[in-house]
Amino acid sequence: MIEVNELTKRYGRITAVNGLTFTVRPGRVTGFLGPNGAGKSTTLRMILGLNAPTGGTVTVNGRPFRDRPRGLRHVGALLDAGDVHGGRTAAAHLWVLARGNRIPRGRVAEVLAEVGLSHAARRRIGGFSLGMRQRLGIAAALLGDPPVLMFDEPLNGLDPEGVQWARGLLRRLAGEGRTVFLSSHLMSEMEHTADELVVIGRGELIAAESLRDFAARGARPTVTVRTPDPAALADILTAAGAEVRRDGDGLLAVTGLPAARVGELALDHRVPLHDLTTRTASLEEAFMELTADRADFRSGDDR
Ligand SMILES: Nc1ncnc2c1ncn2[C@@H]1O[C@H](COP(=O)(O)OP(=O)(O)OP(=O)(O)O)[C@@H](O)[C@H]1O
Repeated sequence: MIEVNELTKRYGRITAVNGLTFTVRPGRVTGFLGPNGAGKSTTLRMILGLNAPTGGTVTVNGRPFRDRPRGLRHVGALLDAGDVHGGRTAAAHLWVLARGNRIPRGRVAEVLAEVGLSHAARRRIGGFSLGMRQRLGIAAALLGDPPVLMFDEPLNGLDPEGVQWARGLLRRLAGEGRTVFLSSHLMSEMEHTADELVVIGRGELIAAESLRDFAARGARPTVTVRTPDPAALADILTAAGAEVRRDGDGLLAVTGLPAARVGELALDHRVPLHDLTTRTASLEEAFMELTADRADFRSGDDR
């Protein structure tokens, strides 16, 4: 279990993480989601004891991670796939890590096979593609067979087959009862991967709940209706308690009433309908809506 309590990190005048509190539980894949610059990497680094918090605490299975000798047996992490010695071979890179953490040398071949890199074991990392580096980083995280795994943007640079593979792996690791925590700035990456979500924006917690609850909260269905008399229908629906937005060309976007009720009201008032559709916002839209005022970088923003 990862327990983050009132965690804060300031860099001079910049507050990267502001009073974050959440828990990551074992047996599930937890997605750590937020727009660029939200503070995800900074939080992951504090969990690993690589950055000192300005305030608050974080423990992994009850203890600060820094206090653990042979750390790779407790937490496996992939933070930056580029942060490797390019002149080393994949196998040599893993041997060095294994030796430093008293992990049997035999694990190196096992984890290379696990990530599909056996054929590249004796190749220099400098010649690896981004996807291969990601796989190597995942292999390093798995080396100590740890109960807690953390990955910063692990799907970055993987091709569609690689993404499928990584998803399957993450799910399997959680299925084995491990704590699996991975960051992303894309909801679409989490949609088919995570069970739980921790969503942050500008260093602050926006949501910590199951993916299902998050989806239900953000996605109010919208009924789209087309009519030759939009003004009349808008008045009727507003009077019935709906929120109505006129989208031009006879189109109304209606929230707060189900499609059946919209159709019945139109019939009662003899307003013809040419189209009636229900649309549920995608998870991506729910995420965008929730983080809209807490994204650091937005198109058209001239700050
Ligand atoms: N060493 C540092 N010195 C100064 N500011 C920093 C430092 N590290 C991070 N920051 C700032 O802290 C904020 C959070 O950055 P962080 O990298 O944690 O965000 P992120 O959510 O991981 O973003 P991304 O999705 O773009 O990787 C940003 O405003 C960033 O500029």
